[in-house]
Amino acid sequence: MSTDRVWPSGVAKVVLPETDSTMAEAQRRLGDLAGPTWILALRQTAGRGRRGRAWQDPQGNFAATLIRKSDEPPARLALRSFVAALALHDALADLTRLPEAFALKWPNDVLLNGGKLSGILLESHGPGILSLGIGVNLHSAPERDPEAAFPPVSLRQETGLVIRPEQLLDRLAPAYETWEERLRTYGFDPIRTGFLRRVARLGEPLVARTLKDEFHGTFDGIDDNGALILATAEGRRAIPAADIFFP
Ligand SMILES: O=C(O)CCCC[C@@H]1SC[C@@H]2NC(=O)N[C@@H]21
Repeated sequence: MSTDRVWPSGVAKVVLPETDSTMAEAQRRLGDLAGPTWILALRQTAGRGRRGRAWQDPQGNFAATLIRKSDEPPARLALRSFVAALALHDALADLTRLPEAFALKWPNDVLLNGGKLSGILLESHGPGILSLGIGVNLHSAPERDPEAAFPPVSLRQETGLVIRPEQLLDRLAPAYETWEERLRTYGFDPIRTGFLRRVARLGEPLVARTLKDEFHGTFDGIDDNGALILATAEGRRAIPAADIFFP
């Protein structure tokens, strides 16, 4: 059984006790949605991560997908990755009152005390249709994937704080609309500025691993499309997609 509610912003929410993946759920419900909708699942049995990895989702953790339709081109839609990361950072900082404990890691992870607290996955389910999936280890961290750049951590284990998934969604959804409105009104500049204020290791050495290559350099910001700028021995290089490691 699902509960459907609509916030004053007009954004709807659906809460499910269990589903395979909120990304799959969003895709299945696409034809029925009247407008932007958050789908929150209290348990996922087949969560999806970036690059085809599985996302483990122990009970008590946050798993939700925001689905929106828009007439913007794909590169512009993809900037919502940063909108979502900023909104999540702000919602967590606000709920915990521990803003200094959180940092962003390019492109969109939230770190807590240096460990990976959350992951964000973007999928397009047709032209102009964007699903933004957000997973947060509120209650417990999954086992460490040996290939992962950062150890997973949970909010409860790191801070002792217990935050329920619905509580987080009720902060996250309005925070998302605030950053979305900034992007629509002023373009990417305030998003980039907000991101760089919260990001870890700006100006410090990084390793960026793409599917084919590994680049070493200094983290020098992000460009207009959100690509990572790395200052390398060969010059500045824009990297659109990579896994980031801190040496
Ligand atoms: O690999 C990552 O860092 C991204 C993980 C994204 C996980 C979330 S949980 C909610 C939504 N549903 C999924 O199946 N995946 C995303």
